[in-house]
Parts: sequence; C-alpha cells; structure tokens
Amino acid sequence: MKIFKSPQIREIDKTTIEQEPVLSINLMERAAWQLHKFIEEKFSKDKPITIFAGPGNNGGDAVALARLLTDNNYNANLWLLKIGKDRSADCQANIKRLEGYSNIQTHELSDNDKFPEIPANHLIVEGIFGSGLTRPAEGWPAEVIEFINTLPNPVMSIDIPSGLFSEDNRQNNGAIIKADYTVSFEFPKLAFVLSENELYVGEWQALSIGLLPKTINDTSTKYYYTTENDLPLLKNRTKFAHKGHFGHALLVAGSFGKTGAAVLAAKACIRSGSGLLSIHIPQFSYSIMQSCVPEAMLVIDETEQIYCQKDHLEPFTVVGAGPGIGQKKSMREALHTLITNTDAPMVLDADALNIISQNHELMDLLPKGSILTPHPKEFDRLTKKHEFHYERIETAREMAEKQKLIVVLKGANTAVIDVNGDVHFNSTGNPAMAKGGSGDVLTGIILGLLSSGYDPIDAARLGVFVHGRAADLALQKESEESLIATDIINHLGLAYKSIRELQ
Ligand SMILES: NC(=O)C1=CN([C@@H]2O[C@H](COP(=O)(O)OP(=O)(O)OC[C@H]3O[C@@H](n4cnc5c(N)ncnc54)[C@H](OP(=O)(O)O)[C@@H]3O)[C@@H](O)[C@H]2O)[C@H](O)CC1
Ligand SMILES: [K+]
Repeated sequence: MKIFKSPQIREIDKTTIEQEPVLSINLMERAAWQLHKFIEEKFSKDKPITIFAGPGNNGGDAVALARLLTDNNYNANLWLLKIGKDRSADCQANIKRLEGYSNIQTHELSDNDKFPEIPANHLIVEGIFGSGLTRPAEGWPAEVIEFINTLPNPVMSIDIPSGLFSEDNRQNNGAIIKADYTVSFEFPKLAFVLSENELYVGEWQALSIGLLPKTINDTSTKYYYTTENDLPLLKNRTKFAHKGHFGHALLVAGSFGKTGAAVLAAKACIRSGSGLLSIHIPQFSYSIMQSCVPEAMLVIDETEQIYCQKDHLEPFTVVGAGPGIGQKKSMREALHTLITNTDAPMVLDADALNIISQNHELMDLLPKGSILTPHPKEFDRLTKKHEFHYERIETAREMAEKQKLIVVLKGANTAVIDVNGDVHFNSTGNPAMAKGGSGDVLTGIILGLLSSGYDPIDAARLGVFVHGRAADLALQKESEESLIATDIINHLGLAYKSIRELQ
C-alpha cells in the first residue's frame, strides 16, 4: 500500500472528482459512511457521541457523520467550532443538510463560550483540522484540543489527530489531539508510522473511499506500507529440488556468555529455508551448538571464547554476522577480514554494526546489496543522533542510496529501506517482541531467506513481515510478558503458511 504526502492526496482527490466523475460533496459522503461504519462496528447504539467540527472539509466529514449516525439511531451532539472567517463550501453544504434534523443537538462554539460539559460515557469524535493544517494549532483552537485531551472519554480522530501534520512534525510546537482511534481515508499518513507520534495517533485504520486506482498507480512515492497483499511471492520448491539449490549460509555469531544469540539466529535461519548452514563459533560452545542446532555444521575457531579466525569463504553463498559476537580487538580484526574478503551479500546486526560505527571505512567495503539491521540506537551510532524518527528515516535513505545497502530500521513498523531509497514500513508484530533475542531471530530469518534465493530487498521485507507475523501468532497463546524469542521461531512455520495461503 502506498503512503502519499498531503499534496499528492489532494491531487488524487481532484483527479477522482474530475475523472470518475464524482461531486466533492459525494466523496465527503463516502468518507462519512466509512467513519459511520467504523463506529457501528466498535460501539453500540446506546453509546452517545459528541462531535467537534472545524471549519474545513475535515469539519465537513464530521457534520456529515453526525447526520448518518442520527439516521442510524445513534444519539449525536454536534459542536460547530467557530475558527477563522469562513467554512469550506462542502462543510457549509453539510450544515445545511441538517435542516429538519430536530433530533441532532447542534451548537456553535466560539472563543467567548465556556467549554461544554461532556458526560464520561460519550465517545468524542473530532474533525477540527485534517490534512489541511497550515500551521501548528495555537490560541483558541489549541485550547479546544487541550480541553479534549484532558477529558477521560475515548477520542476518535477523523483522518488525522487535529494539530498533527501528515508528515514532518519537527517544528510542531502546537497542541495535538491524543486520539484512541484515528480513521483515515484510502492511505495511512507517514506520521502514523513514526514513533514520535505514538501518543497522538492511537489505533489507526485507512478505509477506502473509492479514489481512482489508476491515479493511485500512476502517482509515485518513496513510502509504502507492507500488508500481506503487498508482499513478494513466497517461492515454491520443485519436486526434484535438493539442498544445493538453497544456498550455504555462514553465520558468525556468539561468544562466551552470548551463545544464546547464536542459537537463536541459527535456528531461525534453518527454519527460513537455507539449504545448508555453517556456524563459526569459538571452541567453548562446540557441544552447546551441536546439541541445540544439530542441523547446522560448525566451523570451530582456534580461540576458546571469541570469534577471531579468518574464514575460508569459498563454500558460502551468503554471510551473516553480529549476534552476540562482542567487540574485543581480535574479533574486530577478524570481522574486518571477513568483510574485506566477502563478495556475497551480508546480513549485519548488533555488535557487527557497533564495530562498523567505530571503523567507518568498513562501510565502503560492504558487498553491495548487503542488509544492515540496526535498532534506532545502533543506527544513531552508525550515523548521528536523531531526535525524530522522521529524520532518521531520511538519513537511512541517504545511506541506503549512497552505499547501495538495504537498511532495516527496527522498531514498531520496522522500516525496510531499499537501495533506491524506497521505504517499506512493516505492518506485523507487537510490543511483546521488545525483548532480548528478537533481533537475533530476525537476523537468522533474513539470512535463511537470502540463502534460499530471494533478492536482498525481498528477503528483508519478507523476513521482517514473517518475524512479526510469527510473534503475532505466538501472542495468541502467550502474553506480552511471557512471549520469548524462541516462541517466534516456533511459530515461523505457521507464519509462512499463513502468508502462502493468501498468495
Ligand atoms: N481523500 C481524502 O482524504 C478526502 C478527505 N476529506 C477530508 O478533507 C480534509 C481536508 O480538508 P481541508 O478543507 O483541505 O482542510 P482541513 O479541514 O484540515 O482544514 C482547513 C481549515 O482549517 C484552517 N486551519 C488550518 N490550520 C489552522 C490552524 N493551525 N489554526 C487555525 N485554523 C487553521 C484553514 O484555515 P487557513 O487560515 O489556514 O486557510 C482552513 O479553514 C481531510 O483531512 C479529510 O478529513 C474529504 O472529506 C473527502 C476526501
Ligand atoms: K481531525
């Protein structure tokens, strides 16, 4: 699914209005229908609803919604906010359509008025400002927003929480609605998938209002939201396939006290399709690895506790490095040698990334198409400190394009950034994954997919999606507290199956 910037959405709206053709007020009616349907699915008719409508088309949606709810026997109270001089034409037309609706309680509210008392059992729906926000919310509109934020009631925002810009909020010092639900139209906004806006957006949905598919196709973007409908196809194995068709992965992982990271990454790798897996480990962990991952072959290092011996790389088609390796000096040198001598695409995580951040020359030596999987702190160590994820994504795009690397910025809505700067936000996963070991599993999954023949970008996008899907499936049996990285590995089979069934 594409994510567009506000001016692009306005263009797509305009083209739909002209070419479908459909009157703009009827497009607004479709939007209001979707809002109404969302409410009907979530709240019974005895839930009273208080609606705030601003001066633009966001307010127009709110007014139209009040009418549809009333038609469907909900009890709706509508507050028309007096902001600025004029209301938009479609907002005014919808206010006019309320004539004859004696059962909608409609009130005007301006900056001379006291704020109304809203009983705690009401759902608040707010359509104060939408994508037409031109500046941070200040003065009286900001007071209304702060007033709503102080109430205990659940709040649903129309299109976007009022006061939030659709993309870049770095300069936004105004008031912003803290919504429990945000119901947007056709596409999510970039702001929804950025961590700095977590407090405002709540649970969001993007519902179709029938914008023209051809226009959507023809409009290009750098931002995408990956649902199961947008995934690369899973490969099917042929009858005479043998292990040699699915690559031989080398995994450099684990050190004294961190063998678990190697076990998790290795298990995830062999459960993600790799034909053969060799794990390069220090001597002490020989019997642990042999018994925990009997499917893998072992390359035993000459040292006891850490990885520091040069690899003979001929047999390997892909190389993964980082989980649990530590940052000792001899290890750093071995990683340097590994990177210098590898032509195959690499998957680099954790301490491998920390070492690169202290030896920046390694960045230029990485094989093109390699995949880096930093969490925000590791990424900031690699580049510079970022206060906003919006900015971090932009830096990651520059890095991916310049170095021809794939950057997987981990977190809620993990961003997979392609060598051409395209950003694919992931849609699966849950907060129970925020635990040690989850990242090691992801490294293993991506390595397994890469080994079995997927292009690096497909391996990264699929890997991130399946990792989150497996955790979502595991959470059906576990709790946010109890879910562990091993549960993710144990649900990989079901996760791959659930994706294949839909393709
Ligand atoms: N395809 C779709 O997504 C559809 C969306 N719809 C809805 O339309 C809105 C966008 O409507 P628009 O009229 O362009 O903009 P807004 O309603 O968000 O607001 C514009 C008015 O608000 C004033 N404004 C803006 N910022 C401020 C501020 N900080 N303080 C005070 N006033 C502000 C602005 O006044 P200006 O002085 O800035 O001109 C306007 O009066 C979208 O979000 C959807 O909800 C359609 O209904 C269907 C298609
Ligand atoms: K809004």
